[in-house]
Amino acid sequence: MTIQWFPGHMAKARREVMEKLKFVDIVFELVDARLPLSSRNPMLDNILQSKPRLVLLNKGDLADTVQSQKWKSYFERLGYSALVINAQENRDAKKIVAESKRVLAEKFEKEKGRGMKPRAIRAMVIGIPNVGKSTLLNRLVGKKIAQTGNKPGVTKGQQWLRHNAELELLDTPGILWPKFEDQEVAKKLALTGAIKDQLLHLDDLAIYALEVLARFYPEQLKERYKLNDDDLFLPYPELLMKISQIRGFRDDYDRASEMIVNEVRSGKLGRFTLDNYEEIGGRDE
Ligand SMILES: Nc1nc2c(ncn2[C@@H]2O[C@H](COP(=O)(O)OP(=O)(O)OP(=O)(O)O)[C@@H](O)[C@H]2O)c(=O)[nH]1
Repeated sequence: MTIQWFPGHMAKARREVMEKLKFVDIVFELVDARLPLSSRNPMLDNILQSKPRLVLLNKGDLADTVQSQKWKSYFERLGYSALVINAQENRDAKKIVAESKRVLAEKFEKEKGRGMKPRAIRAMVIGIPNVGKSTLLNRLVGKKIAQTGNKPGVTKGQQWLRHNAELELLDTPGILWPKFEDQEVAKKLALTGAIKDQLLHLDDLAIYALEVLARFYPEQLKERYKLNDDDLFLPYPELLMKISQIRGFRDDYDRASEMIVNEVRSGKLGRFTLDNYEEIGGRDE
């Protein structure tokens, strides 16, 4: 789904998330593990305030594993719980439930102390477009998909999906906008497929991909396009021309660019992380 974010839409999205927050114990903030900072919503801290949060670095299967661990620790240092996941995997759904229980243990203990009946944890999924919110919801709810009906005190029409006796989820995830006004961030979002292609030229994106890969993942780049060491020192437009020739596209650079971008997105160039922890990780700590 592609959303054009105008100020009115942003205000509406923000309002909708704030409305729903009242009904949940915990928020699952989904970020893309390949861009753990760039795929966050810039106003989320302000929106969520002190609501318990589990940061889920999704698409962990496509990201650089060493970088993912560093980013996980980064979020933990900020005071959140964090897990690197693949929303398509059942075992990760189990980890999410276990971690949510741990985060909320004290709250639930207190409720018990006040004589309240045991109940399921209530959660909602939040993230920017295409980060994997629906995939995670489907995975968590699985085949036993069941709408548990309205709860007392919940806005009319609010539906809950049941994972098991331990976890219930709001049926619609919160969709928030990314920080696309920053050009560098916009390129990263486009390269991972989070924002529309038309906003950026494919050749600019392909050159950006080559730049990042040559710098941080040179072996993966060499292997995929059968390049030699010297090729990596070529100016990037020339490297694009070279790859175009190697792939038999001659001087059809548009076609070569499209191929590179598609292959990067689908993981054919191997795992990579575009928000390099060493470069930008400490910025807001
Ligand atoms: N490799 C990989 N792909 C994933 C993962 N999670 C989701 N995807 C894919 O990412 C794409 C987007 O997933 P969705 O679940 O539709 O994302 P969404 O956040 O609900 O998207 P919007 O409806 O646009 O807000 C789909 O093609 C999914 O198959 C993951 O952990 N690993």
